[in-house]
Amino acid sequence: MTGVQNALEVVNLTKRYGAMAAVKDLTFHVEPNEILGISGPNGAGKTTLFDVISGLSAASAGRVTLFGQDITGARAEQVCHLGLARTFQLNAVFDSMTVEENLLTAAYFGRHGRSFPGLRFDRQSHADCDAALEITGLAPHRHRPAAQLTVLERKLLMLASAVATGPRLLMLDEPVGGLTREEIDHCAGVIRRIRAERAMTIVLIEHVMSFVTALADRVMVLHHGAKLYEGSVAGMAESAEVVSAYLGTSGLRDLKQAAETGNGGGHDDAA
Ligand SMILES: Nc1ncnc2c1ncn2[C@@H]1O[C@H](COP(=O)(O)OP(=O)(O)OP(=O)(O)O)[C@@H](O)[C@H]1O
Repeated sequence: MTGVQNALEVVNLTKRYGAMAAVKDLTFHVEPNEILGISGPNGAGKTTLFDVISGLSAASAGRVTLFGQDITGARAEQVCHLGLARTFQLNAVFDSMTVEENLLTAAYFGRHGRSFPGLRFDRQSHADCDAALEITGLAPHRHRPAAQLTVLERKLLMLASAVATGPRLLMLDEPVGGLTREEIDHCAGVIRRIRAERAMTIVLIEHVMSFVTALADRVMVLHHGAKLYEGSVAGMAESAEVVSAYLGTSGLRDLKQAAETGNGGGHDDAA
């Protein structure tokens, strides 16, 4: 025992859908202020893992601990109030609301257990909204309806909405899928800033190797719901299992290029 409390501890976690185990007896941890990248082939169980940790679906077995507190079986809003926010692969913003209204809503419900907001959002929600606008660079867009945002701006709004809930642990599900090289670099800069200024711990699922290389301190590769690899990003290239089950020739080339230049291509075999 080192005495240092982990930000996240996942112990022997299993999630079954009928006879199929989407996550199988998985154990890993994330240290405070660390960025853990999670990769793996389509259907490996990455999003299912996020769903179980964040309380969207119940674990079949195992335990999840957030900064020392057992959150196994807690509902999604309870998990959020305890300091864990997540984003989704697909668009998850309120299109009919402005950027600011999206963030005020996230800030309010991210901290309060009530079913209804008061007639006005409270001061804390406004402060959290303003801070999220500032750190993601969305301030110039605060009064635009979300429906009018570009793909990049929507991704940033999802990120800002998660940040506005005041988390200690941020879980990002394919935050740069579908973005251009320049947009990916921009997002990497925003996430780096969030980690530095908020002392945030981050877990991110991503196939784009340049992004993982640029951000992750460590990476875990899942395959058929189990851990195939855990270690440095560069070490993935040395793992025959990872190359065979996930990277393939093109992914290996992208990873090596990303490691050499710090700006390699994406290995995007996601659907
Ligand atoms: N609600 C569900 N009911 C039944 N099976 C499910 C459900 N959600 C996911 N699965 C199955 O669990 C497995 C893992 O899916 P999951 O979406 O977690 O993979 P993933 O690694 O996130 O894939 P991708 O990279 O394509 O997003 C797949 O076989 C999927 O079909």
